[in-house]
Amino acid sequence: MIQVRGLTKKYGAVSAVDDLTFDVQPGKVTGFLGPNGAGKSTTMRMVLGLDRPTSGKALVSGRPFAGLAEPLRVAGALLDAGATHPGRSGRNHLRVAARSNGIPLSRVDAVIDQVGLGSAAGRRMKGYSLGMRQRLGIATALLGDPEILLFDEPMNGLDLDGVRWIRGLVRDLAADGRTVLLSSHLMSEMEQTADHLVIIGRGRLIADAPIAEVLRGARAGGTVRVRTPATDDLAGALLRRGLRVHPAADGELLVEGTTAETVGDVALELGVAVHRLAEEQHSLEEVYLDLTGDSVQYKVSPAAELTGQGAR
Ligand SMILES: Nc1ncnc2c1ncn2[C@@H]1O[C@H](COP(=O)(O)OP(=O)(O)OP(=O)(O)O)[C@@H](O)[C@H]1O
Repeated sequence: MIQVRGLTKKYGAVSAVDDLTFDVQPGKVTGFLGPNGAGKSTTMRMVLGLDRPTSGKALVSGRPFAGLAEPLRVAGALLDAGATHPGRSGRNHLRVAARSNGIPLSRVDAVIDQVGLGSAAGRRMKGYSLGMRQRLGIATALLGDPEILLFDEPMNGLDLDGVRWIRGLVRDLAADGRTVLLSSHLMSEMEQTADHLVIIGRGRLIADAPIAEVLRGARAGGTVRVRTPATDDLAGALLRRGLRVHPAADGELLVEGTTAETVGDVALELGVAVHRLAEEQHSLEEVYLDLTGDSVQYKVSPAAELTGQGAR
């Protein structure tokens, strides 16, 4: 388990991380989301003892990471896949990491197999593709067979096969009972991979809940689609309730800011038949944009967006 308590990091006047408190539970994939500059990497670095908090604390398995005797056996991380010794082979890189952390060398070939690095393990890292570097970074994180894993944007730049492989790997690690914290800007991937979400914006906590709850919370004030032979009558009754109603192109009605129960009750009171009644599913992308809209730091101005001049 990872415990973050009142964690704060200031760089001069900038609060990169601002009084964050949350737990990352074992046996689940916890997605760590937030706009660019929200403080995700800084939080992960503090959890791993690479940055010192201005105040508050982060504990891994109940202890500060910096105080652990054999840290790689407790927590493994992929933060930045850039190779440090490009002239070294992947296998040698793993051997050095194993030796300096008291990990048996037999683990080196085990993790090379686990990440599918294969014969590339004997080649110099400077010839590695981005996908190979990511696999090697993940192999390093897995080397000490740790209970806790932190992956910062592991899917960045990977092709579809690589993305699917990472999805399977993190799901398996969580199914094994490990604690997995995963940051990614790929919302559709996160929707398929995470069990729980921690969402931050400008260093502060926005949401900490199971993914189903985050999506359901958004749906409570969502849009309902209804098909009835008495379109005008039902639309009139819903409007009289103060609800916003729009006709959909297929002749159905879209009712905003309500639930299927309310629309069904109005139809029942009116005595009209309902042939279809469904709450529109919101994607994680929509919910995320809604939740973080106020904390985006680098926004395209509306004028720039219209003319296609905005920075991406
Ligand atoms: N070493 C540093 N010195 C000064 N400011 C920093 C430093 N590291 C991070 N920051 C600032 O702290 C804030 C949080 O940055 P961080 O990299 O943690 O965000 P992030 O959520 O990981 O962003 P991204 O999604 O873009 O990777 C940003 O405003 C960033 O400019």
